[in-house]
Amino acid sequence: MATGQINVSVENIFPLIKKFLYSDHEIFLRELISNGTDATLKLKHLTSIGEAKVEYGNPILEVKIDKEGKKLHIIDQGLGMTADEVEKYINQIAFSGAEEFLEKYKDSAKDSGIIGHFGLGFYSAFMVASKVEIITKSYKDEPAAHWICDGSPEFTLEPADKTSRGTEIILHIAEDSLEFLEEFKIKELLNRYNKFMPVPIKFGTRIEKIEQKKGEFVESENKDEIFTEVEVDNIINNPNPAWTKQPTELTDEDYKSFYHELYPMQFEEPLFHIHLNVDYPFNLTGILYFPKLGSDLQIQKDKIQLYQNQVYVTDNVEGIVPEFLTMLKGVIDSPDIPLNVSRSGLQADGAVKKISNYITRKVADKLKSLFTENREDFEQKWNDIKIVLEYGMLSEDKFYEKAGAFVLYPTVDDKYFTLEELKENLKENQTDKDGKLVVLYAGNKEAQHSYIEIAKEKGYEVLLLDSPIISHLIQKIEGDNKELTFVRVDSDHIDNLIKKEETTISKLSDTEKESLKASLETYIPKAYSVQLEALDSNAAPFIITQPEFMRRMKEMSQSGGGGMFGMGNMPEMYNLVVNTNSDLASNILNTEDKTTQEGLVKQALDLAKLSQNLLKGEELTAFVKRSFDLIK
Ligand SMILES: Nc1ncnc2c1ncn2[C@@H]1O[C@H](COP(=O)(O)OP(=O)(O)OP(=O)(O)O)[C@@H](O)[C@H]1O
Repeated sequence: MATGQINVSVENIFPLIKKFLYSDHEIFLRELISNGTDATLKLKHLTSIGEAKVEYGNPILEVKIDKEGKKLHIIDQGLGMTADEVEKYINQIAFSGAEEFLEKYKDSAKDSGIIGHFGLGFYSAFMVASKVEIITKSYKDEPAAHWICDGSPEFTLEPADKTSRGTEIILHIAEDSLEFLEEFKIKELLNRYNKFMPVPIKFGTRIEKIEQKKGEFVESENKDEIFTEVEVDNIINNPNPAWTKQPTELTDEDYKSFYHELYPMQFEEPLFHIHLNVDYPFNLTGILYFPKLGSDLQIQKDKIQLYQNQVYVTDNVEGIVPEFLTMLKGVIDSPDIPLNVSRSGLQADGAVKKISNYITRKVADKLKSLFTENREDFEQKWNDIKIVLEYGMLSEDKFYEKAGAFVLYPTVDDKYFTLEELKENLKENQTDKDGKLVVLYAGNKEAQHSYIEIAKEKGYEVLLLDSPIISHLIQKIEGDNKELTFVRVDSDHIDNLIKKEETTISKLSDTEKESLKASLETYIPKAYSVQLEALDSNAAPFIITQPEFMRRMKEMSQSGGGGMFGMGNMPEMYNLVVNTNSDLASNILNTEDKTTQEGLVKQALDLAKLSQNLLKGEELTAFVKRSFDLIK
């Protein structure tokens, strides 16, 4: 029997590392299963190139709980180790790796910047075990070895009688980690980290009903006689998940069922998928799904999952996937993403930047092909995907450049235009006297109904732009399309929204106008600025409008990242447009009796407020009472 000192310079490094990585204790299982998987795949490679002259067979990995003995076994059928290799790989490499890890993260281990914690390897076993044994038999014709270490730098190494190839790791679970002897706990971990690992993982057995006389005619109607129960290995993973296959091998149904495999609690179908597959200048595979999003951006539970060679790493893909795409779902698998660097390090990393750009490009290409292949279907999905696309246009210039080809602008009547089509269609009717193309839009079909109707009567198209970030986006579009301006339908009187040459002649003289304005301002609250306009005599006498510029700045400031500083808290600003050519305006002007005059102004103001959804509470009650009195 050999005994020895593990070559570590930090005396009793075990309790230290245990403390540092406290919250991540559970990764030990992922690390040990990864080692077993690596050992199995290495053997596969060696046999395939003729280096190892043994039968590869159908190796599996097994995780076994021995509750009474307080032990957890991780058994693989991989290439195994000779005694010399245990000395080298476990005593020297594994421990020096762990020591290096500790040195590196001593000060920053708790910095949330570290993702994954890969690299701790075999050593992580000591986070949950007070003693660890390795019983291993190499594929080479050498005796098996048995290594034991109780957490101090001393170990023993002796021959063992194991005859089957592979490695068994036995963890004597420490008193403070007994939860790892619970079946549900291990199940949960296997399901989180190992669900798609490339070697089948057995955890216990399960009962399967199989047809007893397959292919034969069975007379009996009794199911028990036809089916027989057999105990089979309970394999917890799918070693060949969809993203490792070629897109040509997969049908739409395969993609959908993989979505549900990935998110078992998700019952909605994804809208469409994007298969990622690149091996130069970096290696990356994956499938992204567009879920139904609508316009409410609730915190999402099912996030994009990041894997490295089918080992789950994290569902925090910030910095790797462009921010606007973090609302998608799916998987990304890449061995080229450095995992033990901080978030800021990730963002500065050239390879990661390339990955992020690649993903943006692939998503844009897919959207373009969906749009050209089946526009009708794309239009139907628009409402569910627009928020991602609009956010992408705002946050990624590369995406913005491509977006012109597929981003849509819907009208209140469910027509969909691209920006170019919009310009073409509106040009004739909606260009104002200064040559600007005025794009009218509504933010809410119900609330702005009367304004929309007035615009439609003029033959104008009204877009329905209702995303929370729309004011930022139209600001950007206007910046890049100087001949274009977006105006919300309720931001001014229709004749002012798109100013044409002809002006209506005012019925009132300038003195009359002044006198009317003075009377109005006596009764109208200061919150409204009175604006006299000589409009068509049939147009509404009073209209409340909300100037586009101020409203947009305020909205942008409220939704963050733009607008004018401090405007988010400004009170709403409204104009009261009074049509001086209306009969009501003349009536107000000519009414001598002040009480009657006040009554007319208040009633008209309330009606105008009503169509802007501004009449509420006490004012609404008073208005209803007053109106009943009028028709008594
Ligand atoms: N189950 C196993 N079968 C065969 N060899 C193993 C097994 N587990 C560990 N080893 C050997 O021990 C070495 C050290 O393992 P350790 O997990 O510490 O580091 P690693 O796997 O090389 O890298 P990482 O730190 O990324 O896990 C491995 O490189 C491998 O050669």
